[in-house]
Amino acid sequence: MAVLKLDNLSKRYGGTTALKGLSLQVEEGSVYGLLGPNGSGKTTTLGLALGVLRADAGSVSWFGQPLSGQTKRRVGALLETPNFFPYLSARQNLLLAADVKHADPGTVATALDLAGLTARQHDPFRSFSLGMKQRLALASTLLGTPDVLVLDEPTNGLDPQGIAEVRELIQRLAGQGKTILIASHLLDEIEKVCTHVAVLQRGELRAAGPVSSILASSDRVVLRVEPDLSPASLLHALSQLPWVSDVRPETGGGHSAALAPGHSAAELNRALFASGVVLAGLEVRHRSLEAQFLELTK
Ligand SMILES: Nc1ncnc2c1ncn2[C@@H]1O[C@H](COP(=O)(O)OP(=O)(O)OP(=O)(O)O)[C@@H](O)[C@H]1O
Repeated sequence: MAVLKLDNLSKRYGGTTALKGLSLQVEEGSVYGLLGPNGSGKTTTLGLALGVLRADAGSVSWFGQPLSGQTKRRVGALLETPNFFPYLSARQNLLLAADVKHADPGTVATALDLAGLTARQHDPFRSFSLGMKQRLALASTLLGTPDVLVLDEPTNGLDPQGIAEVRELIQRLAGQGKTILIASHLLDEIEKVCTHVAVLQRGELRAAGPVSSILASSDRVVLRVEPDLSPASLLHALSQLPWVSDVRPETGGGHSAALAPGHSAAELNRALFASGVVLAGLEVRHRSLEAQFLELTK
């Protein structure tokens, strides 16, 4: 079931186009990453999804319905750092937050527990580490037991310890079946915590799908046949292999192709040989995740 559906969303701020015809769908139980460099439209997308901003065109639906007070209650959001009171305890701060949100105060204890803060609940907020402060911010999104969490750059400004704590918490929440939408400019973060990703660049969607297929560290191979042979038989043989894609001529001669994860260059060599194509050269190019991300957003 689609928890969130964005259909052809566009948004301009004066002369700046922040989002151009963005469509995407977040399925129940997924951890969906919105990945893109600064200014690519991630925060705008979250703002439109949550109804904090108004779209110039397009539509948003949650649980198959337009955004309403009722659908909003099923979504916990962390768009900017909440203002907690430094001298109040974690628990007192969450009780206040529950009051402001009209959320059941009975959900405070569970939120503290999920965030791993039960043992420190009576300590003042000011005594917390950066990671604990952010975990408390995440706990406040859990008040009222929403089905979905929307988080904008949840590890921004944290030290490495805090980053690790917050990522672990996000994974724990995902393990509990929450659907989570996260905006981040960190490839590493998306790769570590997300099941799905949409790559945004200058307000446009560049790619979307399961992290394993969009950001898979798949290899490319460069293939050469003897110069006096036509590449037609090679191209034909490649087209017959479902695990080979994106065949392109190389500037230095020969062709390159992408191998689906789990398939090797040796396997390709054998398959081509079996179909009568003898290679004069076969070279593997390992592509890093960064290289793929840069390629997507270049
Ligand atoms: N209130 C605003 N007024 C004018 N321009 C804006 C406003 N908010 C965002 N923009 C512009 O819209 C574009 C998209 O911004 P947005 O904040 O959605 O991107 P982002 O990917 O979340 O980046 P960042 O991580 O830096 O927040 C940028 O060019 C930004 O400068």
